[in-house]
Amino acid sequence: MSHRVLVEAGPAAGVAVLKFRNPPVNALSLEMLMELVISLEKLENDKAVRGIVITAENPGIFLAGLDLTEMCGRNPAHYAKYWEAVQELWLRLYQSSKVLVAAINGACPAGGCLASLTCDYRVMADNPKYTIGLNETQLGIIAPFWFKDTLVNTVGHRAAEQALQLGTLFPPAKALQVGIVDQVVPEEQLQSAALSVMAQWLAIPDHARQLTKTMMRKPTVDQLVKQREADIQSFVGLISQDSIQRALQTYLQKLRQKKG
Ligand SMILES: CCCCC/C=C\C/C=C\CCC/C=C/C(=O)SCCNC(=O)CCNC(=O)[C@H](O)C(C)(C)COP(=O)(O)OP(=O)(O)OC[C@H]1O[C@@H](n2cnc3c(N)ncnc32)[C@H](O)[C@@H]1OP(=O)(O)O
Repeated sequence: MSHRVLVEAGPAAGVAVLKFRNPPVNALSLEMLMELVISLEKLENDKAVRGIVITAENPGIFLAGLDLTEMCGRNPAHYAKYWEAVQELWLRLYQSSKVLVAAINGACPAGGCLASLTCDYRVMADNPKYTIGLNETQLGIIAPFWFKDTLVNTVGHRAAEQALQLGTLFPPAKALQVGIVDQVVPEEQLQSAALSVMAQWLAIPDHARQLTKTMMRKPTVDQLVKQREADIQSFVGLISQDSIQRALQTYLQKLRQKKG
């Protein structure tokens, strides 16, 4: 029984809705990653499900990205386990045979942005408080190559390089302009817009669409699959550095002080 991930039958036949519900900010903790992988595996094996709308249960925060507390003050074995789970979620999402539509109803930084970029289509609510992007450099860390590749595959090399170096978090209109999302709609129309896009994608025969998706994505997937262990070791090495730990602690403190 999953607590942090809710899966509901959608209003349309063959469509499921997967909702994030990990308060306060839907951060991707190790438990959340594991629950997501299990939920996605069940959906992947369910022949009645052809498409999945991915959204947050409560509007405001789609996903706050990776859980910073999993990457601060822990030991190398924990970092390795955590990173393997991050890889596993990306592999499941990016290779899913289902149509994935992200209905982005809140803040969508870093790992949250990555999760949405694995979807086949992104619809974002037109709320200036919501931003999306791979902001890792702003935290003093680096987006790994497969985060970068997923962005490049979506927006192209130049736009990706600029967005990655600056760690830009784009508000909806800018996100649409750069191509990081495909559609921006009034907030109250987000779910219906996502379902309407889903219907268009489901009008294509599954086998033809699935083979095309695999053809487009396999080279990117293969890059990680062939060096998963080396990627884990890179992550553990980088995240264990004192300078990186200090940068993450400072960032967490800034988040906490923002309230006071
Ligand atoms: C050349 C070699 C290369 C090798 C490369 C290998 C490896 C690379 C190394 C590392 C790669 C890591 C990749 C990392 C990806 C990530 O996803 S990092 C996380 C990025 N996320 C963010 O920057 C978002 C931070 N959060 C916010 O901006 C805001 O919290 C918000 C989501 C907009 C929500 O704002 P608000 O509603 O105002 O809520 P608060 O800010 O008050 O937050 C409430 C509490 O939640 C805590 N929190 C927020 N975000 C996180 C998080 N991501 N993880 C953990 N905790 C988080 C926040 O501190 C508050 O806590 P307290 O209640 O104060 O205790």
